[in-house]
Amino acid sequence: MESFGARLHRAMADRGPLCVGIDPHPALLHRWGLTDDLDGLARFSQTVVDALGDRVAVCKPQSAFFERFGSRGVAVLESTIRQLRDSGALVLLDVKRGDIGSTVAAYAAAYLEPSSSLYVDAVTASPYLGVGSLAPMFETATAHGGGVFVLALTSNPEGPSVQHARGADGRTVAQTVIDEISQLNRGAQPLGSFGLVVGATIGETGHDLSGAGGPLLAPGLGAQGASAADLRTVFGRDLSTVLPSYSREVLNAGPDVSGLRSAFDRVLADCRAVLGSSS
Ligand SMILES: O=c1ccn([C@@H]2O[C@H](COP(=O)(O)O)[C@@H](O)[C@H]2O)c(=O)[nH]1
Repeated sequence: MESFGARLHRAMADRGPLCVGIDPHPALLHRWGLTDDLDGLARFSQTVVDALGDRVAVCKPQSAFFERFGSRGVAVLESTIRQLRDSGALVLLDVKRGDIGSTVAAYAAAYLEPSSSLYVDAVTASPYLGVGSLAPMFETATAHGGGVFVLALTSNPEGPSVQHARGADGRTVAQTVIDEISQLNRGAQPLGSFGLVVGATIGETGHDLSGAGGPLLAPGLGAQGASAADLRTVFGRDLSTVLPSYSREVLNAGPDVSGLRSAFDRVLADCRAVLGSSS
């Protein structure tokens, strides 16, 4: 079975190094002239699939915006995931799950087992119960060609108070996460299946990402203030595996399909200018 890392590497080469989020904020539904209800949620998601499903390498639905409508919102998420996969985009579900290992096994079954209605190519996970507690996700992902993106240096201003804290060996919490994920990716070619989330907003922090071996998901671009040029500052020499992620910056251009596609083309060009067209 082809690994997630290999599939992602190909998708980024074929479609460009870009992830676009589906974040149906109430304000965006309003801006698009939609109602803040299930109907608005379904129309919003369908429009993004129609506009970008056949061209974006990775699409990242934000689970929270579907969950807020309860089980029927989750049903819209299920249908959106299916349509995205059918249109050839890899689906990274942003759910940031994490718990004790036996519970993580249930999350793994929910998102990374092909028999699940919420089955996706990859999920985001929180390592703050220890990276080792995520082992059931790593195992299930490996068994089925899936991926896991673990939070390391998040884009929000509150992140550093936890992530920059140092342990007894002098490493920061984030560096410990980075090093443990690097171990999991060791030897994987052309790209490991275990990614790290590193915000484009964080500036130069001195963390060593050179051995990560997997994709580096970079949110925080656009609406949170970072620009593609900031990727150089944050990632330095490690740009070749960076997967920039935009949500509102692209979604603000809707509901016209042509507007969404133009915004997609623009941010992809910005990213290519920094990352190089071969990445
Ligand atoms: O460190 C992180 C991790 C995840 N996110 C998520 O990405 C999108 C960002 O949306 P924008 O509209 O592009 O700001 C959102 O779903 C966050 O939950 C992040 O921002 N930072």
